[in-house]
Amino acid sequence: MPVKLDAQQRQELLPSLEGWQLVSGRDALRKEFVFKSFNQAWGFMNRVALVAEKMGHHPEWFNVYNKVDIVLTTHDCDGLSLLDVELARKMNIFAG
Ligand SMILES: C[C@H](O)[C@H](O)[C@H]1CNC2=NC(N)=NC(=O)C2=N1
Repeated sequence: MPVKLDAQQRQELLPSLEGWQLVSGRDALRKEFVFKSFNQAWGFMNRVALVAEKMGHHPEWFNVYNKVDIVLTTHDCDGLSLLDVELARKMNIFAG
């Protein structure tokens, strides 16, 4: 079972996640990725889907054309866990 990030982990880990912001009123992270085309956005979503399934950890996301709006949180602990940090890092790498 995943564990919620403690204060020290939040201080150390969250600032290193480029472009990810805390959501107000919810223990979650959000980032909007903007690509050059729908094809690029879809390719990114495909890659993310494969690792998310492997991790057993899935994003909340919304796609319109070249944009993918993503919220990460861990439903099993009702807040942010290391799984969200790991998935956010992978997404940043995939997006280039
Ligand atoms: C059994 C299964 O692994 C769990 O329900 C997983 C699935 N994907 C998940 N994704 C997210 N974001 N949070 C979870 O707590 C979660 N739990």
